[in-house]
Amino acid sequence: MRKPIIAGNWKMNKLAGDGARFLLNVREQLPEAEKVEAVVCAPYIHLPLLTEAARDFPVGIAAQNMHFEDSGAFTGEVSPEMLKDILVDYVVLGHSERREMFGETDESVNQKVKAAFNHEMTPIVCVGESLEQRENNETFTFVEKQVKAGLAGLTEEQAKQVVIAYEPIWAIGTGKTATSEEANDVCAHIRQVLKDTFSEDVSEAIRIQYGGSVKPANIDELLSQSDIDGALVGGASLEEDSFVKLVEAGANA
Ligand SMILES: O=C(CO)COP(=O)(O)O
Repeated sequence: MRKPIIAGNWKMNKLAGDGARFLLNVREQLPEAEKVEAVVCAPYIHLPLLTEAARDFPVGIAAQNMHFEDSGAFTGEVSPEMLKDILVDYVVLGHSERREMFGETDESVNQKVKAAFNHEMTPIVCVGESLEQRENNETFTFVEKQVKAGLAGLTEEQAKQVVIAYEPIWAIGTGKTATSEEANDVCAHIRQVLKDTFSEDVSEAIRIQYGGSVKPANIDELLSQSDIDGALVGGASLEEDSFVKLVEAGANA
């Protein structure tokens, strides 16, 4: 049984103090950590306040990106060592917005995934096809390529700990959710790819989230699918009530 993981991706929203208040307000309402893993993915400058606010409460804190080197002449970048130093446990890698707007590639995602493991952080690796690719029936092959390249060179033990977020680009922020069957089909395909690439143990252990217009009204149905183990939620994770409902849905899945 894979523990559901519900992550709120705040993207470039909220001021740091508002983020910390959000956590202080929701933390007592969140279900026990045995039932669900709750994560908030926040802008870099919020992270020290958030890891402090989340201390002793069942919510993990994620960065939305990082560099793969520990230090050096990379102006404007933040390193895995810096994140670990302020107690960040997760890092979102290869979000489609970073791939589209900031030049992230499968190769850089792979370097960052390895760097995350070097610093004992859990990578949440995002994959997903564009509308054009879906219409051309390229979804499976495209997502397969992203998964294989993103996880290349990992040991089985590392691969088991990766979280994959399947986020069809056409469903992000559009209000258009993939139907739960469509989402599950791709997640099942990803699991098959993991089985072929690593082993059955890896494919059974790894958690696959769905992302793209998830909200309290549709999360139960998505989580009821065989291969969807959680959600990566943008817009609907910004409100406290809605975030708590999403995490509760994970606990009840
Ligand atoms: O990109 C997403 C999460 O990473 C999804 O965003 P929305 O939930 O706003 O569609």
